[in-house]
Amino acid sequence: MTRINRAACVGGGVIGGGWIARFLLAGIDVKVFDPHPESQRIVGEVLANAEKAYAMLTGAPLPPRGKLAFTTTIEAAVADADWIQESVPERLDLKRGVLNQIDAAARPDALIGSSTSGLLPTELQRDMRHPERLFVAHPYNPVYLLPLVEIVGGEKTSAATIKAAMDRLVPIGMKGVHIAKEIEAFVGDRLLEALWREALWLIHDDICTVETLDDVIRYSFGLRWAQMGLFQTYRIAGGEAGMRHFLAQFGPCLAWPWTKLTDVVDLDDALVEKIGQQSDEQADGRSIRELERIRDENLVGILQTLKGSDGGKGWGAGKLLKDFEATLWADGGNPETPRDTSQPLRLIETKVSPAWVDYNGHMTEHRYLQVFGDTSDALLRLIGVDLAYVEAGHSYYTVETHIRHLGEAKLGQAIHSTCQILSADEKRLQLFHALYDTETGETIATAEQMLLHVDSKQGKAVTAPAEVLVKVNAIAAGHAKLAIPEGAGRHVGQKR
Ligand SMILES: NC(=O)C1=CN([C@@H]2O[C@H](COP(=O)(O)OP(=O)(O)OC[C@H]3O[C@@H](n4cnc5c(N)ncnc54)[C@H](O)[C@@H]3O)[C@@H](O)[C@H]2O)C=CC1
Ligand SMILES: C[N+](C)(C)CC(=O)CC(=O)[O-]
Repeated sequence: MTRINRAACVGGGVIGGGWIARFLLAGIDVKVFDPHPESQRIVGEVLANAEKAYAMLTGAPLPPRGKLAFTTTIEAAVADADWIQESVPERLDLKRGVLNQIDAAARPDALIGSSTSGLLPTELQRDMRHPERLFVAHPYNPVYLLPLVEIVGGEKTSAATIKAAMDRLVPIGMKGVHIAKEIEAFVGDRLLEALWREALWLIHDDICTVETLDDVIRYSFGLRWAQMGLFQTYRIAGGEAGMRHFLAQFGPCLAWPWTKLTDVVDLDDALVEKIGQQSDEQADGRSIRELERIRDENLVGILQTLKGSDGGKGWGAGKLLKDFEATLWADGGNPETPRDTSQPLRLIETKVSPAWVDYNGHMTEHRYLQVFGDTSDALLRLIGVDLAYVEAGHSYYTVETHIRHLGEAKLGQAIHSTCQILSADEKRLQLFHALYDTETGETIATAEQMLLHVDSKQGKAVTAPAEVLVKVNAIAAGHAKLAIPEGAGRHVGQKR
């Protein structure tokens, strides 16, 4: 996999800050130039949000966070970077000046991406000495959670640059889409701009308030879009005859007066004030940071749901997350790492995600099984039972689980799990997991599990191979010296 080694971010506002967090959390060192006097505070706050979100998003081992440094010149920020991301305000003259400065100071092989929402790359690269390495890398806010990047080349951008840019997004959990022809606002902002323009008319004409308009989106097609987009949603809306019937039925409406898209609303003071006031009322006193936190929690929940969709294979952005986690496990769940077997193995570190919380306000039952299952999976990787092993036709299956609930895990709480091997033979693994509140060290739950080594093609238990048993036995020998944990061997209804 082709990776970014060192990144530079020129501009550290809403979008630059999001890029910085995305790079750092993928383990990449980042140098930042932004003349704003409070840029360190602003970036710090975005990073704190991103770290909270990632802790809820995934239990996979993130690499050690990259190093963050602020510089006083563009030159110092970009000199040794191999990916430079420009995210300065949306003004062609400003962006051109900044990009020319980056171009003059960057390594010749560095890739230069612009976050522009709609300016043409041909315009941006006009005065560059090495225009072939400039491309648009248009992300979506918040960059650390939303994976899409529109990659757009200009007339002078080389095909090699486009390919290199697309490849380098994969290891940071992003999805590049190459837009075939450059066009103002690319694809995403073309669509958003059309909706935005129509929305402004609806407010201007007092058809609805900003809150009603947002409700129309978020209680209906907004929910559909996150998982199927537009065309696939409309295919289904055509009934059994699909898209062709949909086009036949709703095609004529396009010629009816259903939109005002060709006219641009005049954003005069009165309209700005009207929208501003309605937006303040809608926010109901919540700060931008608070709204960001709610947005991030919801996005994490949606991504996790999509990860489990399509029979567990993952769907859309959830499939991307699943694939990203597989690479994190492959990189970070290093089975060769020597482990201290004089105590239970500490295997999963995570935070209680919004999607895990039930009507009682704490982690719901099946999520305990998920965390304990993840703990068993982490142990399996340590003994060499990884995805390649499973694909080759063998695995361990869980045949019994007993969970005890001893405490509560609340939204956002940091938790971790440990695993002790109680017994092991050539087919069986008897495990005792414990889940802790990371801050207080209190035990929240325990689980005892029995796993059987299986030939998954034949569907029957078989002896595990010697290379797996060597690793199992090394851990089991250490754990045999530990006391049997309190709660091991319990069953429902047993007297204390
Ligand atoms: N805000 C959004 O939703 C999205 C914005 N974008 C694009 O990202 C870019 C940045 O937009 P935002 O982050 O929203 O703006 P912003 O106003 O939040 O941040 C811009 C930052 O650039 C800094 N800056 C100004 N002049 C500079 C210079 N000469 N060198 C380095 N830094 C400089 C400012 O101090 C500020 O921190 C724009 O091109 C925008 O179109 C792309 C996707 C979404
Ligand atoms: C409003 N905007 C044009 C800056 C929006 C974007 O570019 C993408 C987004 O995140 O919505």
